[in-house]
Order: sequence, then C-alpha cells, then structure tokens
Amino acid sequence: MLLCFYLQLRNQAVSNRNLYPNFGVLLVDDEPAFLRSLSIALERRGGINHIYHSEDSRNVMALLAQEPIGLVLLDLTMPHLSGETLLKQIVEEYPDIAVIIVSGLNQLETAVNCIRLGAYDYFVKTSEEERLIGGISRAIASQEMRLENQEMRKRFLNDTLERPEIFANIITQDKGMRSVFQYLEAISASSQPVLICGESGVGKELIANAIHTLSNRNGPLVCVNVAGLDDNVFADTLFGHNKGAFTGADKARAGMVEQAAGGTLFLDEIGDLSLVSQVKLLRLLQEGEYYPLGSDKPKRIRARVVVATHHELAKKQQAGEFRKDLYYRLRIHQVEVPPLRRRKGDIPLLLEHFLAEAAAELAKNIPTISKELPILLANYEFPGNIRELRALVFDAMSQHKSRMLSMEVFRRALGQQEAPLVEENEHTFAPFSQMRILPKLNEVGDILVIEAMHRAQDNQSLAARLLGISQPALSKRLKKLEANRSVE
Ligand SMILES: Nc1ncnc2c1ncn2[C@@H]1O[C@H](COP(=O)(O)OP(=O)(O)OP(=O)(O)O)[C@@H](O)[C@H]1O
Repeated sequence: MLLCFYLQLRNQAVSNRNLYPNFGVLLVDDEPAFLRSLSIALERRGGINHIYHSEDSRNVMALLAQEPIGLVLLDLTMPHLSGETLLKQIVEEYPDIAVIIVSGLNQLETAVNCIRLGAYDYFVKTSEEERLIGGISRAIASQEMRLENQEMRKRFLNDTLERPEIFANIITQDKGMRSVFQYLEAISASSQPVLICGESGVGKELIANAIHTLSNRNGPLVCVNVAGLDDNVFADTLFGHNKGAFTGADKARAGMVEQAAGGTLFLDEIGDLSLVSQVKLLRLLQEGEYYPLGSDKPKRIRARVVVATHHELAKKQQAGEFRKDLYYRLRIHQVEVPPLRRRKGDIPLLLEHFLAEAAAELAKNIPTISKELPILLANYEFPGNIRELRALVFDAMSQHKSRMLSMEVFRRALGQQEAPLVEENEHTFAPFSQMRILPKLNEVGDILVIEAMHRAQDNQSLAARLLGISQPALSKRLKKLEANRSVE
C-alpha cells in the first residue's frame, strides 16, 4: 500500500519532467523495500527516472506488451514464476529487450547459466551500489545505441524525414545535408552528447537549434560560447556559485547547466577549451553531477549537452591539446556539416533566400540578378562559408539602388581569392600544359563538360550555367559522353 502511494507520488512528479532513458526500465522483485531503494538509487545516482515496477512476476509479460520497456532488472527467486523462467520467456518473445539479473544468489554457476540463457549481465544484490548503477548505465547506453542504429537504418533505407519542418530554416538541397538531418532525427531521443563539427559559418548553430527542437525537451536551449573563457569564469558560468563563494559574490547565481534543466546546453567553440576546463566538463559528463562554486552539495545535470567546434578535434587530441577521454565521450554522436564549397548546388538557393531576407530587413524590393552572378559565386571557394555569402548579399543589398543588383561587392570578394578553385588534396586539372599531344578540337568540349560537372559537384543546372549552355543541352551531351564511354 505504502509502495503504491509512493509510486503514485513519484509518477506524478516524474510526469512533469523529461524521462531518461527514452525507453522504460522495469524492476521486477517480490521485495517492495528492495524495489524502492533501487528506484531511488537509480534516480539519484544514475539520473534514471523512466522506471516501472512489478512485485508479481506473473504480471511482467503483460506489462512488456503494454509499455515501451527496453531494459528489465530481474530478481531470480520469486514466488509463482521464477526469474529464470521469466528470463527465458522475455528472451524468446522480446529479444530486443535487455535483461539484467539482480539476485541475492552469489553463485557463479547460476550467473553463467543466466548469461547463457541470454541475460545481458548479472549482479548480486549486495554488490556495491556504484558498480550496479554503472552496469545498468552501460546497458542503457548500449540499448540506446542499438535502437538508434535501427532507427538510422530505417530512415536511410526509406530516405525519409519525419519532421522536415524542423529543418525548414536550413536552406539546402544537398544529399549530404539530408543525411545529416536523417541522422539527427535518429538520435533525437538520445540523452548522450552530440558533437557538431564543421568550418566556421557552415551553420553549426542552426544544427544545434534543430537538435534541441527535435529532442522535444520542454526546457530551454541555453547557448554558451566557451572560447576565451578562463578556467574560473568557465566554472562559474556553467556551474554558478553560492553567495559568498568568492569576494564579490554577494548573491547566489545559477549556472548555465541549471538554467538549461530539462532542455539543452549548447557549448560552442569547444575546441578552444583549456585543458583544465576540459577536466571539469569531462567530470560533468561522466558523473552527471557538478558542484556550484562554494557548495559541497552536488547537483545533477538535467540537460542534454551539445557541443560544436570548427577545429579538427581528432588532430587536436593527437597533438595533446584536447583530452582523449573527453573527445571519446563527446563524439558518441557526431555530425560533420560540409563546407559550402562541397555543396555548390546550395548557392543559388541560399542566394535567393538571403536576397529575400535582406530585402525584407532593409525594406527594399528584391532585385534582379545578372546571369553572371551564380557563375561567379560557383567559382568562389567561400572560406567563410554561408556566413560569408550572407554578408556579401547583405552588403550588396545595402548598396543597391537600381533594379539590377550590383556585382561590385561580389567581384571584390572574388578578386581577393588567391588559390584557384580546386578541392584540397585533389588532382589539379591542368588540361593542356601537361599534355604532350593536344586533344582534338571535338574532344575539348568533353573535357570542359567533365570539368564543369566536377566543379558543380554533379549539379547539372549549375554546370550548364558554367558552360553557358542550357541544362537540357548539357544533359544531352552527358548522355552522349556516357554512350561513347560504354562503347570504348
Ligand atoms: N543552410 C543555411 N540556410 C540558411 N542560413 C544559414 C544556413 N547555414 C548557415 N546559415 C546562416 O549563416 C550564418 C552562420 O551560421 P552559424 O552561426 O550557424 O555558423 P557556425 O557554423 O555556428 O559558425 P561558427 O563556427 O563561426 O560559430 C547564420 O546567419 C546562419 O543563420
């Protein structure tokens, strides 16, 4: 009775909060006191609050049929239906559910038998709480990973996006970006950190926003740029402080971790974090706990952590500038946002989008653009990526007076480009200087078509513009080229 009342109260409290993990954890034991103490320990020490209970082993299969359970913690010695019998049934009917045995029996033979029957792990009830919670957390992480893989496979195979509206403000038609979106949808429910990599200006902050919206968390998205924060300011910003924690701390202050409770904490420029601050962040992620400055009472983190960097973290880690353990923890879920020069097909779309945005902001009409503009842009490397394109368009629009958009701003930017347009590490295309025998006149056309398609990353409309021909004409030439090749 007391237990029921306690569970009711707990469930009411929990219903207002984000549940972790995404799937339910079912505790099966005929001892109410053990169920209660294990629940409390799981919640306090592991932050696990998506919990179901069953004192009567006969109800378990019905519960599994009704509730979204992903992990069962199972006692062995129970009246009516033994844990061993139940283990066999669960493994047979629900092979995707992980079962951990938590039993009073400290017998190697029993443990080996349970593992042989399909149990994920075996713990003796008298095990240290730390070890038990650690084992359960590992099982949850591996279940989460398995479910995400399943989800990802499904999405990639169907090539679907479940919630395309969330990505509506990320203008793109690039396949690579679409895969990024599918991946983000697949990991949306995970509580593990997400690492967003990509050059400056590629849209990492927009991606962080999408991750937060996809997660359906009801708390806020709190963004912190950690570049240039010294170690004390970093700790104070994230963890907050108690009144009197240091000279001048005349009021207690909640840190960003607390402000992001129930939501997402986005740490930008994580590659610039000092080694001392990296240790602090690692502890927060590993233990799920932190101490506000001047306090000896730990607080639990209730936010999902998303980090971003324009650095290549793997290189930084190899150079000893970034901790290996933190790097591995952060890259559990990793997305790489491609630079604009690898998705040139997005340039016309982005140009149109920013022209409309700038026109609205500057209260001007959307201008006509010269045919030359998309070609100029397609031949530019965009070291500053989309931010640079946006700034160029806004700059041009602020100077724009006549009906036609002036090319001046764009020409100036292009004039500053030093290197020719080639991908790094790629074979430089120097068609004639290296050739002992010149190609025939009719072969040059084919060479140009191949180069234009390469530069336009197989985007036919863009390649056609580079060549100064129509898209159907290019398509015809490509088909002919293909046919000639297959004859050869
Ligand atoms: N696909 C896109 N569609 C529309 N706007 C975009 C897109 N990608 C980026 N932007 C815009 O470009 C600018 C730069 O984006 P953002 O700040 O997200 O880049 P970032 O990768 O976080 O850069 P940094 O590493 O410098 O922090 C912003 O104004 C953003 O709104």
